Amino acid sequence: MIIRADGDLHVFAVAMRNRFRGITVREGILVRGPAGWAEFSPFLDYDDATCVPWLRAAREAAYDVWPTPVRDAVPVNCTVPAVGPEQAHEVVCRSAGCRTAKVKVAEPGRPESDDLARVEAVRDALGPDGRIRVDANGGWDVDTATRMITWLDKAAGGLEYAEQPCASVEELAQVRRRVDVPIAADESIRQAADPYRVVRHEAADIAVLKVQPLGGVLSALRIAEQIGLPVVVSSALETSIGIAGGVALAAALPELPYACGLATVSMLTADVVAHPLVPVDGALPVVRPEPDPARLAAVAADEATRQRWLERLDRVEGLA
Ligand SMILES: O=C(O)CCC(=O)C1=CC=C[C@@H](O)[C@@H]1C(=O)O
Ligand SMILES: [Mg+2]
Repeated sequence: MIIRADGDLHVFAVAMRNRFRGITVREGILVRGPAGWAEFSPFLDYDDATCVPWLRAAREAAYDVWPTPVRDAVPVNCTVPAVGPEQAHEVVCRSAGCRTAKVKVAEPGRPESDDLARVEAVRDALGPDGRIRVDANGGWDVDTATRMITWLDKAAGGLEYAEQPCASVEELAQVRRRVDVPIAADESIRQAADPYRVVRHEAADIAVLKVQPLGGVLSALRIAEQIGLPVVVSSALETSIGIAGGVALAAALPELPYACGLATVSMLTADVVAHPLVPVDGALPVVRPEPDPARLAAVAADEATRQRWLERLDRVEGLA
């Protein structure tokens, strides 16, 4: 199935408000299929084989039916990039009622004191009853993770969980045995050949699931059903078109005990729909917005970028 056959295809390029895990511009393809609009936006550093599940997710959005929602709103966290304490404070205060904050930590080249100050600022902004989770993106070794999680737990006045403190499943399992804070697995699921390895190794308390890297809403839902852990649905920093897939997954889960990491549209400097999927009172509505032609035109990539993405799509379609 060739994704561009049935509909319009747009290549977009949008600057991020803040650098986030080394990313300053988000690029990708938006395409309309018979079932609706789809987003294909694997990160630029991914090789073609890694992009295959991302393409499956886009094909699903374009051609298939998403599962029936069991709720009409999805509670979300605000996402605090590795910024200074003043800016971290501001992100939380402008988060439209989010009572949970996810704070990026372990940014390469930054001192540990930055992470502690950021988390303290987030607690100050949230007040005592908000929840704080941290995400290290696998940036620590076991000893550093053990120490930092203990310190951050103190600085936060209690952490909800620590996401992907170390890179490997074995390390996650060791850290999990050493600290009291629950451990969430993200890269250990979305970049793994076997997403259930974390469970066999007793390496995580929570599964973070993302629709594009896991091959679509239905395949992520299958993992959620089989993994036996509470699930947090998180974004891959998409426009509102891609975020709608995450919302569809979160809306279909029988249980949703944690706020989801889907409030990331505001991290982009522009979106493609008239009513972006941004939180109201800390939750996203369960809707599937369509692009607005003027907004699509405003974020159109230049010709060289467009060609690069069409070639990438061709190559990935050749593999899928
Ligand atoms: O979970 C969130 O609050 C927002 C999404 C988010 O943090 C991420 C999206 C995409 C890439 C990742 O580096 C990052 C993550 O690691 O969870
Ligand atoms: Mg993560």
